[in-house]
Amino acid sequence: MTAQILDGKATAAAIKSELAVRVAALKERGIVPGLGTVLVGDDPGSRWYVNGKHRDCAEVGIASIQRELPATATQQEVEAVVRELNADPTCTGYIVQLPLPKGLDQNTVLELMDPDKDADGLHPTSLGRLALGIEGPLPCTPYGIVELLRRHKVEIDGANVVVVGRGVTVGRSIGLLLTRKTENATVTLCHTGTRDLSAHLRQADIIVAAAGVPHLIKPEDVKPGAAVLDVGVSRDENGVVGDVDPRVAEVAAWISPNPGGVGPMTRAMLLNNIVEAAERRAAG
Ligand SMILES: Nc1nc2c(c(=O)[nH]1)N[C@@H](CN(C=O)c1ccc(C(=O)N[C@@H](CCC(=O)O)C(=O)O)cc1)CN2
Repeated sequence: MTAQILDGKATAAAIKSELAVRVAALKERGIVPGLGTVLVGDDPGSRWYVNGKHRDCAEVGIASIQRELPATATQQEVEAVVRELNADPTCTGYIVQLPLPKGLDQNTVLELMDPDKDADGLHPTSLGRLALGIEGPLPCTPYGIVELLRRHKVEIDGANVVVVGRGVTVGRSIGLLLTRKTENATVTLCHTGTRDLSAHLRQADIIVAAAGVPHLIKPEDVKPGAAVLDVGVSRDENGVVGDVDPRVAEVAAWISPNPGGVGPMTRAMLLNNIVEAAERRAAG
């Protein structure tokens, strides 16, 4: 078997075209949605991601508000930018690019954000809303994964999903999304403390690999016919190396490439959160 590709680049492009129509409709009513970003420090990966988010905004007609601080910025300086964006009426929603440089308290910064302007779905209020089933912004990577599966008609209802990695942007929240009645999956969260990772993986209909360990998932870990989503990003001299060994494509029915899979979907769902926030506000 050779796996079919879960093409995140093409799917994100389709979502962006749909969003451009919604943005145009908002503009006809005098509403211009705006995305803010806060980038602290000089990590090249984070800069690339933030620049990509603003390129996407330009593509669909969302206004960009960029704030940058040096790696030496103090907690107070970062918090001052957050307060400024909370108060900025042109900013529909914003993100603080993670991770923040060492020495800064990430959770305090996230908590200071106005939850109604949380474009990432990572504010404690947004995660609480998701847990309680209240409408609100969804975390972009998990949301992107669900949308990628849905648009490729991969069955989520009743599926055994094994997630590897307990980071804040994916592993911590994806179970909340996939176990909603609308998705109806059974989710196991594995991490570095999991005793027999392979045993869990071999039961999975869907694997979400978000550990950041190059080629962690081997063909022998994967049930024939499973869908495998590669979220991990490590780098070597040739560029991005994912969590999934390329030979997994010989066993799985579906595989997301990396790059070109979940990453572009994360960016598309961020834009989606901004458009939804603008539409919610316009509806009063
Ligand atoms: N505030 C946030 N910080 C971080 C998030 C997040 O969702 N919110 N997730 C990641 C980084 N990230 C978005 O910010 C992100 C990662 C990857 C991509 C992407 O398009 N990747 C490309 C490959 C690019 C490369 O060469 O590295 C791809 O997969 O095709 C977009 C966004 C951590 N921080």
